[in-house]
Amino acid sequence: MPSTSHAPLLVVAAALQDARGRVLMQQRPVGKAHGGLWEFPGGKVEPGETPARALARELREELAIDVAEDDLIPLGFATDDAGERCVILLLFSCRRWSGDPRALDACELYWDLPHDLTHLPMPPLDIPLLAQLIDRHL
Ligand SMILES: Nc1nc2c([nH]c(=O)n2[C@H]2C[C@H](O)[C@@H](COP(=O)(O)OP(=O)(O)OP(=O)(O)O)O2)c(=O)[nH]1
Repeated sequence: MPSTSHAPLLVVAAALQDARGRVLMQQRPVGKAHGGLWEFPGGKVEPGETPARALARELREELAIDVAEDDLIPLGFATDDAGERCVILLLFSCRRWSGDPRALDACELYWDLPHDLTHLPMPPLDIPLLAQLIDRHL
């Protein structure tokens, strides 16, 4: 049975959906972990933060948008316990924000309907989360 001395790494991400149902993906910078791959925007939960507060902070830092925590709706999660530290990625749906998303951290932003995003190369945990989004017809 796999075991680790570290607490799981908790990561949060958002499926931002516009009025046409398109979802925003961002491309990670080359040189970082999973560089060049397309992910749901988000990041690590810092000590003392709730998941929703962490995600609102990450969306402000990465995209320059403001999101109310009440507008972040839990959608699903995925885990990876193959490495030294288990990673848990929580996905939230978000249909309301203020500001126009800008790529402050990512190389590029891309909007499309969920089933048209499956061709993008993605980090391992974003793949099943996109599948959950598609299955739920969101
Ligand atoms: N989105 C996503 N993140 C993953 C996966 N697997 C995995 O270990 N992670 C980790 C990588 C990062 O440590 C973390 C994502 O947080 P982040 O976006 O803030 O990470 P980062 O590399 O930009 O780190 P930092 O510069 O802020 O320190 O989750 C995955 O499949 N998808």
